[in-house]
Amino acid sequence: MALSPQTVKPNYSNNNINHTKTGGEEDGEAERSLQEQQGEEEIGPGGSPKRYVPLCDLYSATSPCVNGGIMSKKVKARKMTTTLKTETLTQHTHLLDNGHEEDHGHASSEPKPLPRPPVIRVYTRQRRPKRPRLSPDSLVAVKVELEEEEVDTSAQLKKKQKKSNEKGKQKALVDSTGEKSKSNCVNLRTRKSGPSTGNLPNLDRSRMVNSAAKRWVRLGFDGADSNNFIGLQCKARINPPSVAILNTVGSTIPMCPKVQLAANRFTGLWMMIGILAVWSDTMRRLVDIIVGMQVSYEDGDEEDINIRTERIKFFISRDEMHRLNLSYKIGTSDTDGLEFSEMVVLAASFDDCHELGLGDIIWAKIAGHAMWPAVVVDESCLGNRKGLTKNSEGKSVPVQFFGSHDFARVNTKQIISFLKGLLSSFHLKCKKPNFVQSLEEAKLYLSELKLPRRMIRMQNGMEADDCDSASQEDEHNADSGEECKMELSNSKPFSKSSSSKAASQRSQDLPIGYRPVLVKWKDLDKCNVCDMDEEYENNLFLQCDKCRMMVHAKCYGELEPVDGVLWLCNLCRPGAPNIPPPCCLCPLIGGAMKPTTDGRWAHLACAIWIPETCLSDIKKMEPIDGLSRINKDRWKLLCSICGVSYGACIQCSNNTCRVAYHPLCARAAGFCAELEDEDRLHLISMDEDEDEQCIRLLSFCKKHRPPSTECLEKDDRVRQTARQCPDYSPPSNPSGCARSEPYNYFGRRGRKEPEALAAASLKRLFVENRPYLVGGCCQHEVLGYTVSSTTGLAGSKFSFSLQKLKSSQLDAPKTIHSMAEKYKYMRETFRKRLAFGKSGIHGFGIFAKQLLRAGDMVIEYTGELVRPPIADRREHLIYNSLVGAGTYLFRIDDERVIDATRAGSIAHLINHSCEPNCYSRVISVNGDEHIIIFAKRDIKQWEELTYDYRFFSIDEQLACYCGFPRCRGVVNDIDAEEQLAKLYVSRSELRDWRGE
Ligand SMILES: C[S@@+](CC[C@H](N)C(=O)[O-])C[C@H]1O[C@@H](n2cnc3c(N)ncnc32)[C@H](O)[C@@H]1O
Repeated sequence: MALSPQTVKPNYSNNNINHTKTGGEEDGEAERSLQEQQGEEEIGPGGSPKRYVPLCDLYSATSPCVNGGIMSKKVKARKMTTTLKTETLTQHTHLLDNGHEEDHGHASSEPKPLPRPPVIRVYTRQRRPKRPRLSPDSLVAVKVELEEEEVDTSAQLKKKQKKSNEKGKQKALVDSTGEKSKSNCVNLRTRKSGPSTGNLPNLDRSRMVNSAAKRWVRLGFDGADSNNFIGLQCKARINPPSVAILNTVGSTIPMCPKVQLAANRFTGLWMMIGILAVWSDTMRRLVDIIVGMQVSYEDGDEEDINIRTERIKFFISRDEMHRLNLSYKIGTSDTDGLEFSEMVVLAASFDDCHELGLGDIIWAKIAGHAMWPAVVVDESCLGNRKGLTKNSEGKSVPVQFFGSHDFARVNTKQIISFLKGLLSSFHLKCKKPNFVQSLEEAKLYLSELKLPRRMIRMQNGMEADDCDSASQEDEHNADSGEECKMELSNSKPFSKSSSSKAASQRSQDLPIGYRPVLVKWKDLDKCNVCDMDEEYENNLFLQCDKCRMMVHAKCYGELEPVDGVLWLCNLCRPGAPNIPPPCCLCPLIGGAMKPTTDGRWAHLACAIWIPETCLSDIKKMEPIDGLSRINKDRWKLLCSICGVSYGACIQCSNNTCRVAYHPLCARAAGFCAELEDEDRLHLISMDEDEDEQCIRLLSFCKKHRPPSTECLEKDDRVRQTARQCPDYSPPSNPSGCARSEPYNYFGRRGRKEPEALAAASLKRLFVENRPYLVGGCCQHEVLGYTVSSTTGLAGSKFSFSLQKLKSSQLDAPKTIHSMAEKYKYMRETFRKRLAFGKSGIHGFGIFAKQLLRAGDMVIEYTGELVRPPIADRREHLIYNSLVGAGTYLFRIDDERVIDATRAGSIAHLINHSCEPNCYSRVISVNGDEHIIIFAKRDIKQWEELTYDYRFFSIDEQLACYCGFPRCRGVVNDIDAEEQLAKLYVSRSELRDWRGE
């Protein structure tokens, strides 16, 4: 067994699944039977099976898809007649009755849709992240009244909030930190205290209600004299059973029937209680640890409560706090280290209001995004932002999101209290880095009542870009180079240099409504056109030596083979426009672009996804034609992802859904996308009518994304594989040694030519529309701008400067490099840049001695070049018996395996990770092939290098210890194995076809 690089060059002509060593005799027969049933595959020109239709063959050369079947029905639905409307409303109701509710609002004018062919989802990789365990320790909240000078500050700040555009006052807000800032933020809130809930005698309620400066803090009970609590009045929250009954180790605490009853009746309510008795545990510690209380409810009921599983709010003054010997624990993570717990406690302080008020922290939802932490802002903050003007009919609230800092107007129905959201685990529902950041910012707000400086600046009318530059010092805003699907710039065009004359001139030149949207094109190992990460012999990857964009040669229309020589994309070539032009179909900056027939530029991906556009020359994949035929309503649709009303949008393929987005925004957001009729792909023939040749692509908004198998737990997936392949039984690793088979040959090679898989791979062009997974520097970054005087269109200047290139590889020579030069440079410098050491994943690993940049050639995988039979013999007869030693075989192709066990570079020590920072690829330099490990994203100094082995074995499972959140649990390429398993069927399941 050996590993093979991520991209292989399949040999279409003579490979068959039966030739692989993983298929046993029986499987081979089964496969042959299947093939016999299906008939022989036709071989197309150039040796490709006809079923494997390259991307360019999907689009007709001259005629765009203009027939009714292609056009978005929903776009046309805007012109529906009244009769149609009535019909559709009935239909809509019918849909709702059937549980297929549609919340995007309007009646559709479509006739009842014809049944669609079943959609086959081929690929999934991510699994649902594990939920952190809830700790009930957290569920103790204490409210302390602070009788301070904050009342005054409150009044001042309210004024400031109203006049938030006045700069002087802004500054006071911005500069306030620490205690002052805390009080500031408290006073942004205009809500009332919670309602009166009881008439217990000792409660100083008037003081509670009148104090404008109460805030909830977390207190430590350690060392407090338990007797002092007796007689105190407080509120206890009856927790939802799922929360209340978990103890610290996650097991269940049985609930007494009374509590159960209360839980059922009063779950989520705060009840006034009086403390009758307190139990403390002094047995295990010298200090008094309060563990339980006997409390009386206002209706006279009494109950024993466990202080660690119930949340209690005490209304006490600072004096009382001292008297009780309670200490502050707010905002420190040293209390129990449980972020979530702290958040819950802190959020509880914001949870007793009935009306939303300025400064309230909430969860808000906008289309295409998860519930997201946000703060309620003043109307004036929204200013004249497009699409955010007040709608008199609906109840909506102006909010600013944490993390992204975008403003939005959110329907009150789409808002939920921050505490409730936490308890519903909303904080686990998204893994985007800016969501994670939003939680951090929300926590900061909850604990210290501080908003990020950028948010405050934006509230005060400064544009995002200005804020960006101004707040670069804000550490929580610093771009750590982590993976990020998408960054939206909600700035006015090019506001970075808005003060300059050139900038104002430029914005006049820009198309109306244009606002650039930055996407971190981080998947350097995927084709920017088809979004696929595999390479084929007749469709190799090309990487632009200037901007580093990666495309398949055919997807980009590059006809000439490029062998180790400099290759530049259209926009980097000499003669390209000085100013990289904006795409005329979407506001996303960067990506694979081509000229249009009317003298503009557009993304190839946009042209492919927008039904009316086509490519005049499908071999060269340019120019893009059919722009004038784009339905005019398509231009009016507002992208639900980037929010920019520029360009032409596509819409969710769900019949009644109108959610619109730019194709590349949808890709960045990870919306599912697939071919409408995958079977047609097999049948397509070049002499069909041109219209007939068009294949409609489907995409689904987040809501209608068909359920995928992504969330299958590892065991399920393994079970599924086993079910599909009856002969499969995961063996143990008898030698116990490190069997180094990252990238098994068959895993990638096996898919290289079995025709069915080739076709499936093509489907995956569109099906596997995974989000951008890898981090790293932007390929395209807005650095500076110049004005287009000729075209009338101007755009941002991508960072194609040599300066940028120079810094892209540390100490790199100061020119653009050909692959050969880069290879030479890599060989000369890898020792300086890499070190090996004890790995946290397995055995030894390789570490970066210095920062590596995304796309850098890191190291070559070298060793003895042997033939596969030799590699197999060595492995089985020698290496497997060397307990504790590793085998390091990397298969290049059918004939060649690199055995790095006894010779070679340190590359063989690079461990596997399911969230790797590198990838492997075969490159050709002056006719010789080399396995190169490339950086997939920026890699920090001393970070361990990893790549995805995608170990492929039907009969062996290798447990993975990479420990990343998206760890598959096994080193194996489960998806590939599942795919393969689909081709296997046990003999017993085969039956003669009798022609029925
Ligand atoms: C090429 S070696 C990598 C170097 C290895 N750490 C060593 O010290 O020899 C590959 C072997 O390392 C182990 N390995 C690498 N990554 C791993 C991971 N994420 N989880 C578990 N084992 C891993 C496996 O045993 C694999 O066969």
